[in-house]
Amino acid sequence: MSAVEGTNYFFRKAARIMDVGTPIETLLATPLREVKVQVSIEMDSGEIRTFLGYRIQHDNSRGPMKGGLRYHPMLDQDECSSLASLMTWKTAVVNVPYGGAKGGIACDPSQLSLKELERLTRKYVDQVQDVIGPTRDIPAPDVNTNPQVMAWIMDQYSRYHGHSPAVVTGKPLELYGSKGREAATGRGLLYVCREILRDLGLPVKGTRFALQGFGNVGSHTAQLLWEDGGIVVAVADVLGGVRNPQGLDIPSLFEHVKRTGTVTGFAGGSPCSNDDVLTADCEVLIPAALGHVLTRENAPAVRARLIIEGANGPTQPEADEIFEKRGIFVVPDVLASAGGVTVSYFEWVQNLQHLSWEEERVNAELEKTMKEAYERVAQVARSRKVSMRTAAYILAIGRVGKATVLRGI
Ligand SMILES: NC(=O)C1=CN([C@@H]2O[C@H](COP(=O)(O)OP(=O)(O)OC[C@H]3O[C@@H](n4cnc5c(N)ncnc54)[C@H](OP(=O)(O)O)[C@@H]3O)[C@@H](O)[C@H]2O)C=CC1
Ligand SMILES: O=C(O)CCC(=O)C(=O)O
Repeated sequence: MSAVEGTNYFFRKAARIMDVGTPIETLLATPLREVKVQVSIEMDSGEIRTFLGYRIQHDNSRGPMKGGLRYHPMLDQDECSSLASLMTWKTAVVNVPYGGAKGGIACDPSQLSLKELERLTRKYVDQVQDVIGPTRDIPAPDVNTNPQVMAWIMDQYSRYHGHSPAVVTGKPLELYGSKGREAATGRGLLYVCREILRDLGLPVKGTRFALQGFGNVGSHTAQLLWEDGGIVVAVADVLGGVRNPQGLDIPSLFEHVKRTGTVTGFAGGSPCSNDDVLTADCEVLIPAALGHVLTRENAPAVRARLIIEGANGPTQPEADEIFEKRGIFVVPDVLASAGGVTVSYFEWVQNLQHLSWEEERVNAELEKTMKEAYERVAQVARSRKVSMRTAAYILAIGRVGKATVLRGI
């Protein structure tokens, strides 16, 4: 099953419960625009290399399209299309006034110098600047992109269109970024985690967590859970993992990662593989790396009671069915990982108004948004007797579908 078929499987399951009908179902599943561009640059060596760039714009019925940019060797049109549609449903679940998009460049940034990365980013913007914009489509960070990349995007876009901080979010604080954006996805996940654990009768304090991914989402989530008294028993990055059934000391792990660039080799735990983390003995599993990692093959071995999806699309449909049968709760990506786009929305609002919010305000508004979204999804799940994932899609399809029909087709 392709990535987009996987996302559409979840979408269609909900759409059929809602009985939206084939014409609207097809309309909502079909991306508005798929852009694939040549991104050719001169390498430091003088060699010319050509990369492929993508921007898939899925839906704009509720507002400008929104979603991150990923730099990864395995990125392709199918993956971007799946991620773009997830953004449509995610922005609708948290009710921020956006549609969905996603994009990036198929490249391995670890093999590029900083100057090459800058040239690549600027060239990508040259190629897509006429389809993005503060009222059209607003990129943001995703895997292997960061505030520096967002700063280059802002600068390059502004060369064409005049000073435009609101064209991109996740920027550095010195360049109109929002306080709280860096940690926002992890913080949003924490707020949702507190809600569901309360409903399951478990406090965060003393609960055992395993996380796959220790980048923006995974590392902030681990830190915040640790601050809440959670016991992080295993983490992994692309090179491998580390586990400690007594709990990893997260501040020391951060020191280690700062020194070595990886969680592997951390003396406060024993080594494990990055897949071992998915089946670690814990109450809560948080995939926070790439998609499609929970499969028909490993789902029966998952030991967690609860899976909170920090990554986009970590659970394949067959694994999702297995978790449902096994009574393992899954808090879906479109809810659990929505903290990032929520604070991106706050950043965009601040940029449009030329002002800056204090971090306390950002975090308080984020908490309110995440709690409301959780409550709405939980209500639909209870009343329709469906999983949290199907409930989230029902909520989102209702909002996107109504906006589409009201605007006129
Ligand atoms: N950034 C954001 O605001 C949001 C991100 N997401 C999603 O969260 C996920 C992570 O994104 P983000 O944290 O931004 O990305 P980062 O690039 O900051 O971090 C990705 C992390 O995943 C690790 N990783 C990559 N491949 C594997 C693997 N095979 N096994 C274990 N770990 C692996 C990386 O390891 P290494 O560092 O060693 O390469 C790194 O620790 C993605 O699915 C993304 O779409 C969702 C919502 C918002
Ligand atoms: O912050 C944003 O606009 C998008 C974040 C993102 O790409 C995601 O939620 O997957």
